[in-house]
Amino acid sequence: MNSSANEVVQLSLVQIDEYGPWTVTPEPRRETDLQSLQATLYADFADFVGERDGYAFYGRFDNMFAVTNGIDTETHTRYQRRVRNRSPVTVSIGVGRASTPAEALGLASEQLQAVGSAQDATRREVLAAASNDVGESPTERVTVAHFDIVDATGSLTDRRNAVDADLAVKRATLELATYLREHHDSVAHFVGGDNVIAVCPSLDPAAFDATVEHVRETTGIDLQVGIGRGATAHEAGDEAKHALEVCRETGTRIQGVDGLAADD
Ligand SMILES: Nc1nc2c(ncn2[C@@H]2O[C@H](COP(=O)(O)OP(=O)(O)OP(=O)(O)O)[C@@H](O)[C@H]2O)c(=O)[nH]1
Repeated sequence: MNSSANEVVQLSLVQIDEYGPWTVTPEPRRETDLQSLQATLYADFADFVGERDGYAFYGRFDNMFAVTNGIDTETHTRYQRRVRNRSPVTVSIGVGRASTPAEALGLASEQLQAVGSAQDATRREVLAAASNDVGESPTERVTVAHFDIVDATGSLTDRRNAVDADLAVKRATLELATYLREHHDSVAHFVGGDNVIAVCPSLDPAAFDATVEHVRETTGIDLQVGIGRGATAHEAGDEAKHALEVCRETGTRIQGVDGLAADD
């Protein structure tokens, strides 16, 4: 890993207040009603964060997270107000700033854990932020690696039982996310179809090579990845999507890192 201590990435963890008890009060609620509420909450979160150039991930739905570089405290408060006004639940938010994404999300988690349990009836609409030592005037910097299974349509969707196609994508996602978390302090999340988005520190090309190789060795699944960098997740992610298009057009497996390496 070659992340710079003077670069900072910001992640926000959104947790529904006292959601467990709510799902069974006054008696267990219909599952599809809960699914609908969770999907609506996530859609609204993705919109809110996306309009401000962040990237949102659905996490476990009761815990969602986002890359929020450039989004200030006041704006987080506005999001909490919006949830309260539009839905039957409220949310607490932890915000973490650090030189790596996993560290930032860890800090955000600690902020919420410090003010009471997710199931605590007295914890409501907390907003707590913390920053690790990232030096003076750190640069807002996000690296997005957009991974995609090579020819998922031909090898899985059009060929295999949907149960097995699903399991294959989940297996590849788990190997990828675990490897990136353990080796590169990154946070990776499934975003749909055969796509996984990883938020990483500044990594060199060899790191992505080894990552793709690891997933191939452990699961037999071939990945391609486009990488982008920017001051916001959208800026980095957009670059990553264009780089991934080059992979699809030319057959390269890793795209965008040459430019990244030159920038470092
Ligand atoms: N969230 C998200 N999903 C995508 C994106 N691109 C594709 N998908 C999903 O991935 C599925 C497969 O599309 P592709 O990845 O283009 O298809 P493929 O068969 O793997 O083909 P190649 O990528 O060219 O190897 C689509 O049906 C979408 O569900 C993206 O940028 N974001």
